[in-house]
Amino acid sequence: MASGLFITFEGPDGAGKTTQLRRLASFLAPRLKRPVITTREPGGTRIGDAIRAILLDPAHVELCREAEVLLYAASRAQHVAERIRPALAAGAVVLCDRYVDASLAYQAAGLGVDPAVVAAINRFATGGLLPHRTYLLDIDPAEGLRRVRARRGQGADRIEQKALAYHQRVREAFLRLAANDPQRIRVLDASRPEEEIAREIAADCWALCRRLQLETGGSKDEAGCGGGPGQG
Ligand SMILES: Nc1ncnc2c1ncn2[C@@H]1O[C@H](COP(=O)(O)OP(=O)(O)OP(=O)(O)O)[C@@H](O)[C@H]1O
Ligand SMILES: Cc1cn([C@H]2C[C@H](O)[C@@H](COP(=O)(O)O)O2)c(=O)[nH]c1=O
Repeated sequence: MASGLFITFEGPDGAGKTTQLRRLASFLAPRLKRPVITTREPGGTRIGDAIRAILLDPAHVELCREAEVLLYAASRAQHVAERIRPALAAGAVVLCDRYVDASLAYQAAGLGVDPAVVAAINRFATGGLLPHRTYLLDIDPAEGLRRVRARRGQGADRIEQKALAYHQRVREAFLRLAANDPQRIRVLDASRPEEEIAREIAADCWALCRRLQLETGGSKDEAGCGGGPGQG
């Protein structure tokens, strides 16, 4: 099926996902004979960006958790159909800021929605498309939120406003997901200097590209990693 490479970045708010995603894109783009696309969730499409505005608006205090799960999944469905699958089919490297793991951490563990329900809705939304590799930037949520506040210098969004205990549940859920899928999810201590983390991610990702022969323009089909992203 797809001949591209699908990589996601996850972690608590302010862990440094966007910073590391951009650094990896800058590392890969000049070295690979294929497009490197950066995108994010919720969002990544016109419809997804409209959904993002609904989800993150701090005024939307009445949003019920069922609607929240479905809105994140709706944004993802559009994103997968409109951008991610076509890019992978064309052989691109897709670097995505958050994906299904975020819904399992924030909506299932954070809000207490049945994880089996969140997983089923997301299988429907994505057609079971999973990343080849996920970089989990792990950080104490208090430190992550401090970074976000320092970066933004303005009010928090609807999710960032939630209690620290909620963000702690999210962090713990991410670590459990990584423990259950160590082949795909690589945990990085995000409290370290930006450059050190970037070097580790680049080395791991380059090894993956070489294994899949992406650096020579080819694309090797490997079980669960290469011929197409894993199908959950
Ligand atoms: N390793 C690091 N050490 C210290 N500060 C960092 C590090 N990485 C990123 N930052 C800074 O922390 C802030 C948040 O970084 P970034 O936007 O990359 O995080 P994020 O995880 O994408 O945030 P969000 O969850 O809001 O999307 C930025 O000001 C960034 O410069
Ligand atoms: C994809 C996804 C995201 N979230 C949360 C996580 C963040 O608080 C926001 C997105 O903002 P960011 O600055 O772009 O990280 O949404 C979520 O709760 N569930 C999800 O599936």
